[in-house]
Amino acid sequence: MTIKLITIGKTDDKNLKVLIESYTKRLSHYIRFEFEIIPDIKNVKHLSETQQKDKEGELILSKTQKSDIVILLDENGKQMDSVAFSNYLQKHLNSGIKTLMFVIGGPYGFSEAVYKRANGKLGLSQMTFSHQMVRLFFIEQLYRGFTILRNEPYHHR
Ligand SMILES: C[S@@+](CC[C@H](N)C(=O)[O-])C[C@H]1O[C@@H](n2cnc3c(N)ncnc32)[C@H](O)[C@@H]1O
Repeated sequence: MTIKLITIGKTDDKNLKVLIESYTKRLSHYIRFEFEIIPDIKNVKHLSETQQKDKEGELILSKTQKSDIVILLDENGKQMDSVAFSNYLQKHLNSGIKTLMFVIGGPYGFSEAVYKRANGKLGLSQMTFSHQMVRLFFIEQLYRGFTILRNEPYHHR
């Protein structure tokens, strides 16, 4: 199985970038992991929030294949602790699917079309994080999840 993480917009913050790269590297020892950044939409000043979400949504949907399981990172999504998340990953590994895709929305979240396509929603907290920070938090949780599955001493229960 491949895990893909799709996000919108580059991170300019060097410290954040370094941490994301570090966890991406660690994670890739456990699973094929692809992290894709969709470039920011140009001339957003002329767009309403809904128009921006729709345009971002089209780009997100263009990255999906019919067979992908698409899970949106969303503050209203289902929340679970890290052990439950590791079991969730194992369930998908066992299911024989080719690609498990997670998506982080843009600054205003997701378009209706993206919600419609999604197979599920996952919440990290009821608090709202910036779309930049969520990348790091989520990649760390993926890494943590695999160390739990391997019984490695990263996660302390
Ligand atoms: C700034 S937030 C957008 C907030 C917007 N109010 C919304 O309706 O989604 C940008 C993206 O970060 C992600 N995000 C932010 N907080 C999150 C949380 N607590 N759990 C999961 N994802 C989160 C989501 O993918 C969201 O689309």
